[in-house]
Amino acid sequence: MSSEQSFLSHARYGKDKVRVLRVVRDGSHHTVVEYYVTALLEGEVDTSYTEADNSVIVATDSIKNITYYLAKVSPHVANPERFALHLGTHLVAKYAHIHKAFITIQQLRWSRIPVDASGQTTPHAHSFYRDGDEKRVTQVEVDASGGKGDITAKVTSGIADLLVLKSTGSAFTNFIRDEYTTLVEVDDRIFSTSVDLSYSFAPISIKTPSNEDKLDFDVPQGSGGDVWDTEVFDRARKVTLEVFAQDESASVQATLYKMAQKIVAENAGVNSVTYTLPNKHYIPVNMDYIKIDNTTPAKAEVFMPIETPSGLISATISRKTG
Ligand SMILES: O=c1[nH]c(=O)c2[nH]c(=O)[nH]c2[nH]1
Repeated sequence: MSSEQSFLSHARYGKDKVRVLRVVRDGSHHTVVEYYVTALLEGEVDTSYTEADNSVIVATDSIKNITYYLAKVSPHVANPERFALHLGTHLVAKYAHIHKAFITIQQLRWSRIPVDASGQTTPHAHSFYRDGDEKRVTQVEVDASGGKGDITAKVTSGIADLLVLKSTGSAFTNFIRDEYTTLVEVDDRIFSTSVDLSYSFAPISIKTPSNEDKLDFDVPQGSGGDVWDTEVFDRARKVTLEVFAQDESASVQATLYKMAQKIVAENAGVNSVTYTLPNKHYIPVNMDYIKIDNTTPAKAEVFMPIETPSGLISATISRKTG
């Protein structure tokens, strides 16, 4: 295809799924974090596509090496938001022609093993177990396109793959009935979903690293004062689980809305909340063949988990301004 017909309208590249485990030692008390890191760059790299000019490329292998180096030297490594901001800031500060860095971190769950010690259960100092498939996620966009002295960042964090199920306290009635409707109304059903949550913070300014190696990094203050605390994640997770458990759910939509509203209300630094919730169907098995009632809601005990299809319910709830 000739360049008269097309042009390069967007370019971004980097390393995906850099796996890293970091041990943080405090005497014999250790903390571990395990991450999947994605680090992508934008900037004056067009000629690498259009003219096979590799002289503008920071090799993705180098991006991986920088990720490991920062995991070794960053004092922020144990907090995914801060670590992502530090890595992104380093990348745009180090390379003059790189204007934006997009860092995504997925943190796997290593929880301390509870052990009995002199009659009390206590979390072990350096032994952990994989506590489910759930991930803490953060996506950070570090932007130096306004000049290296004017670095800003946007942070969106959340949860992925948090699988939950409740065996009652969920109904679904009053939906549209027409010639396409086969679903029966139920005042009692199983509600199960795999929570995908993200909450966005207001953009922040980052102090430009002033030292030679561009590793300086001051944690910026979020508008809510609490943006970089793990507390926001902890509160959002608690709200998700508690509202899911305690709501007399009229629908996935209505429960989602209550969760999101509460996260906005409890976290001054959060501007908007997005949930994406599959409705994972469990169908009561019809046992008419053996003359047993397993389908009226109060009698339904044996269910068939349906892998596909699922419903998929998503919404963004934003803080009102003004
Ligand atoms: O909570 C629900 N929301 C829907 O939109 C829907 N649609 C459906 O078939 N079952 C459900 N359940």
